Amino acid sequence: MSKAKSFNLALVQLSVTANKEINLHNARNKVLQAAQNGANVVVLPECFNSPYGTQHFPQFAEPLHGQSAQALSSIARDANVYLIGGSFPERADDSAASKFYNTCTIWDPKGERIGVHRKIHLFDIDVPGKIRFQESETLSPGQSLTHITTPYGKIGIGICYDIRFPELAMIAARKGCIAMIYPGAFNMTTGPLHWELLQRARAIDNQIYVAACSPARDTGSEYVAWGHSTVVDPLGKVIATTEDAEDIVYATIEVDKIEEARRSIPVTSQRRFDVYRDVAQGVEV
Ligand SMILES: NC(=O)CCC(=O)C(=O)O
Repeated sequence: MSKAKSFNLALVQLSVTANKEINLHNARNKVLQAAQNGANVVVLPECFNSPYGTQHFPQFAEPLHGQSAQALSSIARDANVYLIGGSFPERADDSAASKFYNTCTIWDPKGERIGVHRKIHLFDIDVPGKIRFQESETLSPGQSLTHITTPYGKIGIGICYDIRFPELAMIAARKGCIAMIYPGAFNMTTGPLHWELLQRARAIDNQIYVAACSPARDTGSEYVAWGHSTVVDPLGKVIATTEDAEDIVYATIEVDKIEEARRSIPVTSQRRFDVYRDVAQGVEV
């Protein structure tokens, strides 16, 4: 934590179409624009290169070294930023029996890949009369936590539904991460109910920054994203957000604010691990 320094974060709330080439081109332009406006770390949304739907995942899936990964590498290099590359459907191998994952790749300003996060918790929900979605129809879950190291400090990564599981953020904070960043795509049912609330909860619980980056809303698509990409500070205050249209959300991440929050409301040091166990030790409670 002591090595961390302030930086400018940008969330690209991208319009995602059914055309991969257009999505990659648009992502490139928007990341370059964010960099020109001073961003050091730029985030793309969940499924930034493909429509969000189980039937689309196998068709759009690519290996970790495929077209979209190569595009992200060159975008990060050309923009000279750390790029949290949203997610894309990943094909694990060339076999007919290949598994597919919902995968976030993270790139440094030289275009080197510095992290891979496969969505751990698949979005399988059924809210009667509202929304049924079963990512597990075509995807497999990731098996590991992801914490990337940058000159600004360590950052934890989750993808969308992962935010509902507080353990990820708590473990990240306990391991010294200054922020949790979630490429995500909530919907018109759970978005208004929980999108901001979950981000604020994760931030307050752990006294870290939390950001979530959505695709722009497209009311003509089968899955309509909520939008509202947002950054929350360690006291749980929304410091930057937007509505549902394509946009870039900017925020300065002031690492001192973490220590300030922890000094004022010292829950971090008041934890009673003598009464309950430390989830950061990976102990089953
Ligand atoms: N793409 C997702 O994981 C959606 C998660 C979501 O909408 C939720 O309510 O959770």
